[in-house]
Amino acid sequence: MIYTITFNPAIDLIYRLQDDLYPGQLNRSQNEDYIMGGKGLNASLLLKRLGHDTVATGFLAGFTGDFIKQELTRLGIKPYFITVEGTTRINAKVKGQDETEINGAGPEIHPENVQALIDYLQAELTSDDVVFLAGNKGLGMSQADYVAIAQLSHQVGAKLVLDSNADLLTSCLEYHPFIIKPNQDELNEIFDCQVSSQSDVIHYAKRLQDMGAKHVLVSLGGKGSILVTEQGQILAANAPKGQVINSTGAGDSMLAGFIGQYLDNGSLEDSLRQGAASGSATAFSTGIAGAKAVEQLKAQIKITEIGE
Ligand SMILES: Nc1ncnc2c1ncn2[C@@H]1O[C@H](COP(=O)(O)OP(=O)(O)OP(=O)(O)O)[C@@H](O)[C@H]1O
Ligand SMILES: O=P(O)(O)OC[C@@]1(O)O[C@H](CO)[C@@H](O)[C@@H]1O
Repeated sequence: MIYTITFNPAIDLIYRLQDDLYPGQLNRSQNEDYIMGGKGLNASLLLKRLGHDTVATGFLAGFTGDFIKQELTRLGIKPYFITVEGTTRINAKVKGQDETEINGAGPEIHPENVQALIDYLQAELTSDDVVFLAGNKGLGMSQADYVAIAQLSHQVGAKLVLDSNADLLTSCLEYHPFIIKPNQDELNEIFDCQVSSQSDVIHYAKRLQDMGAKHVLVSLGGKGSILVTEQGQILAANAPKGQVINSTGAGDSMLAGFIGQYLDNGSLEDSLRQGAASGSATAFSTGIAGAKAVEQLKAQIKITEIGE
């Protein structure tokens, strides 16, 4: 089973402005969408659409948490959420000339809430499982709480799929995640550098492997992605051209599409192709992409092996 963990889920409230965002003024949106969000939940949805069941876990609270539970039921995704006090956050994604995001803090997570989640995972996880750990920790959670999940996954021999911010990501590397997916900004932050070329990406991806990661997939937005495999192979995928409608969740879709294909046939090249198609398909969709859009884009993904 694939367990996706979202400590701080959200309703993504997409505002579409006619023109641009003017701070300090009344801005009116032309229309808006309310979409279940949070990195693990986005992954669960993409995987469901590609035919993989997941258990979505984490913390939910209040009326917004109820909306997410209803959405999960409607979408056929199995939820196991710990209910906490307060209100699950609403993240504003404002589409003007650029995309401006305001992500909420979310409800306070107490040590007993974390313990309840760890107890559940301890009882459920086996070495056949995948743990998809993505996004920020919840308010009040410590870095150690986050790392404890990575450690538990490692101890039981489950595959850890990791996509989190620089500090959390680097603290989990000693538990040998199966795959991590930093983007260019995260590489810059982790290594205090300015990645500007393909060889920089490869160099820093290898350093992340030295620190414990197995496969490293670096996503480069509209410039595609580069996979450095555990075996030392370097594969690049292009990003097809298309109309970007909403890039929120493109990275989650990429990683989910990758792992879905890997579980299907174990081919890293096919996994990169499906990951790249899933990321772009979501960027070209209103919410998380559907299976048809992913399938159609696969034909446009070219995988190139890069020699050293
Ligand atoms: N503008 C785009 N055009 C085509 N493909 C895109 C575009 N943006 C993203 N993608 C695809 O999605 C993948 C992941 O996108 P990106 O690098 O933006 O992830 P991210 O920074 O983790 O994003 P997010 O946090 O919004 O999910 C890219 O590697 C690419 O394959
Ligand atoms: O605040 P976090 O947990 O870092 O990110 C949350 C979030 O921006 O990530 C997803 C896209 O990747 C959105 O659905 C969601 O709003």
